[in-house]
Amino acid sequence: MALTGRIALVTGGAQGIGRAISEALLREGAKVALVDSNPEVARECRGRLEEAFGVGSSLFFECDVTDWAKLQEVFRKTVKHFGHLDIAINNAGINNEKDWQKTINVNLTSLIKGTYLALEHMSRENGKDGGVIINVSSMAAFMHSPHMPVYTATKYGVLGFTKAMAEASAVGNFGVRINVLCPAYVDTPLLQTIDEEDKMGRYFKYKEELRQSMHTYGILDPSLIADGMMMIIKDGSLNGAVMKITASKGIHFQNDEPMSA
Ligand SMILES: NC(=O)C1=CN([C@@H]2O[C@H](COP(=O)(O)OP(=O)(O)OC[C@H]3O[C@@H](n4cnc5c(N)ncnc54)[C@H](O)[C@@H]3O)[C@@H](O)[C@H]2O)C=CC1
Ligand SMILES: CC/C=C\C[C@H](O)/C=C/C=C\C=C\C=C\C(=O)[C@@H](O)C/C=C\CCC(=O)O
Repeated sequence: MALTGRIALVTGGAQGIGRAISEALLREGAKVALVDSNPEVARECRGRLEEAFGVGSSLFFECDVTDWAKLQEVFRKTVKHFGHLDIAINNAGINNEKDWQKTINVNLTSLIKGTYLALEHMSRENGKDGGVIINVSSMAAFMHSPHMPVYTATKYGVLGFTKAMAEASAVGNFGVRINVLCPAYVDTPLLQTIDEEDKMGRYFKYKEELRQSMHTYGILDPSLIADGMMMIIKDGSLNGAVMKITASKGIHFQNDEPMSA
């Protein structure tokens, strides 16, 4: 998929991985709707992006993805403003083992809703022209840890949901490629939550073990994750792909064992 004139929507787009992919998309000539619940982060990001890519290249929506009505409005306004939607990246995510139900609501429930909204605006089922969806899971879905059990559960859920939706899209001829991205540790403010007892809850006592795990496996730059997302966006053959990004192996894919009776 060439990106000039393509329209992308990125949740959690104002910081970290979401900002890295938003900048990469803008550099390639796409237009981006950035959805984020943090107005301060979004304001700083907006200033930088408009300075670099011009006013009008991006839209900013202050929206908590758990607010269903607002999320619906954001998708609707994006399509109304730009005319269509080609790329949806469900990236927003948190680590909060204390308010673990919020973690489920942001990382999994709202990602499911974001996937369905993207299909509403892209699927041939609805007379649209197709597109690509990238859902962000984590290597936590392959290397579970005692430090973040609910976060880990949400990322397992994202993995399974996305693989199943990719099959549904193929069977239903949606014309929408649906893929999942599983980064290892990435150098973003999310990692700072290991030092926050109000986020780690009862697992705060394990923080040194978690820090050691980050040291063992390495911490990636967000730009590498954006590179992986770009590969998925540009490779029209990818549907149901599980992209892993680690310090040890870089960008690579999970090869599922063929299912046998
Ligand atoms: N940083 C890491 O080590 C890894 C992160 N991930 C995943 O990547 C995704 C992005 O994470 P990072 O960029 O690292 O985090 P981050 O905390 O740096 O950025 C997340 C962005 O999402 C926004 N956000 C959070 N909750 C939101 C909500 N309810 N509604 C709208 N926006 C919301 C935040 O305001 C922030 O701008 C998450 O799904 C995370 O689980 C996956 C693997 C590794
Ligand atoms: C506070 C939040 C912190 C991190 C969020 C992040 O989503 C969690 C990551 C959890 C685990 C990361 C594991 C990294 C593993 C590697 O880098 C691999 O090199 C390990 C080797 C093989 C894994 C097996 C496989 O590739 O299937």
